[in-house]
Amino acid sequence: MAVFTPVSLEDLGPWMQQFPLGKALGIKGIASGIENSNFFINTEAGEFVLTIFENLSFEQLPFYLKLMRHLADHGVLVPAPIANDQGELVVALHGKPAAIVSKLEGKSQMEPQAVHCAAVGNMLARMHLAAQDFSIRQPNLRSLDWWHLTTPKVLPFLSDDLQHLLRAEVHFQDAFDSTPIYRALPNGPVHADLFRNNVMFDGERLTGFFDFYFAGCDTWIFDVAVTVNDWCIDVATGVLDEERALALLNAYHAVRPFTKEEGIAWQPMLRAAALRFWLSRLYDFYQPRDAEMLTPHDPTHFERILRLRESGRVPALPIN
Ligand SMILES: Nc1ncnc2c1ncn2[C@@H]1O[C@H](COP(=O)(O)OP(=O)(O)O)[C@@H](O)[C@H]1O
Ligand SMILES: N[C@@H](CCOP(=O)(O)O)C(=O)O
Repeated sequence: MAVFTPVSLEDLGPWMQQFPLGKALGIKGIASGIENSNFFINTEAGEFVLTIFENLSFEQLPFYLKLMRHLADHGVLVPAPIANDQGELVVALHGKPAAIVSKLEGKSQMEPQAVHCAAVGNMLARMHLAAQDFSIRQPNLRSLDWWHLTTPKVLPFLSDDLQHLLRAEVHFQDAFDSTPIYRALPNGPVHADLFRNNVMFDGERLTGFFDFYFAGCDTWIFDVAVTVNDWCIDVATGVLDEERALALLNAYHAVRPFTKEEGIAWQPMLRAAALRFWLSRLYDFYQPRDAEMLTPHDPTHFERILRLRESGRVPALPIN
């Protein structure tokens, strides 16, 4: 991720005294990612990740951090948030909300094989089930309402053809959202951004999901669609790779069987998942924020995926 709010070791020293991690020994900004300011911090208790939240408020953050804690307590592999001496998980740093979480082992698998996709499908289903009884409810903040708010902000920058594609897809999703099929979809807290760069692997062993800061309550099948649209494609073209898609879907289904309604919603949700990231990438592209380090994401990648999911054949869900 980019560093929007710089933090020095001198800033960190006094602030860290409230955490049970000993002295801060080093801090290093992390250049990947686009939403928050992230740092690896080295302390007397080991290595951790410090995040300064650039868009989320003190009121919104307990949902994400307590969700991570809840998932960790239920055996889902995620970073553990560290509480300060007052038991708080979110504490101000440079006037913004900040949190420290444990550092996961391993690295992201950017060229996944079927075995990695199966591990992700299995853990994703376990995550959905484990989050069912999480008591805080917060909607997915990048869902239909956000699409409606954001579309007019990017339309002026787009060609006629792209304007048409965007308007038509939002219209399609509006219509689908009001169907009985949509209303019957199982839902709960979802990750909503489970891309390859938000999962760690040590070889073929999945060591954790992270970056829960787009999580919210939404349909489980939307979460599966977001995941498949990133893990199970040929990255250059966006075409779905059937072997990897089936590995992920079968592993998910073995833990939490898909419903008949999800089978019907599958293609519309693959489209919704493509629209969601096309729109956010367009917004970030045309309305960039200041950052010390910033790696912009390419909107055309998701424009291509959206067109493919609208017109192409997609592997059916394994429904019993
Ligand atoms: N808990 C963690 N353990 C290990 N590495 C992490 C952890 N959290 C973040 N990172 C590293 O920081 C990078 C950026 O984090 P990310 O949460 O994706 O940023 P952003 O919120 O801006 O999208 C990740 O790609 C990963 O390398
Ligand atoms: N995954 C999204 C952007 C969010 O960035 P992340 O680093 O938090 O995953 C995209 O690829 O557009």
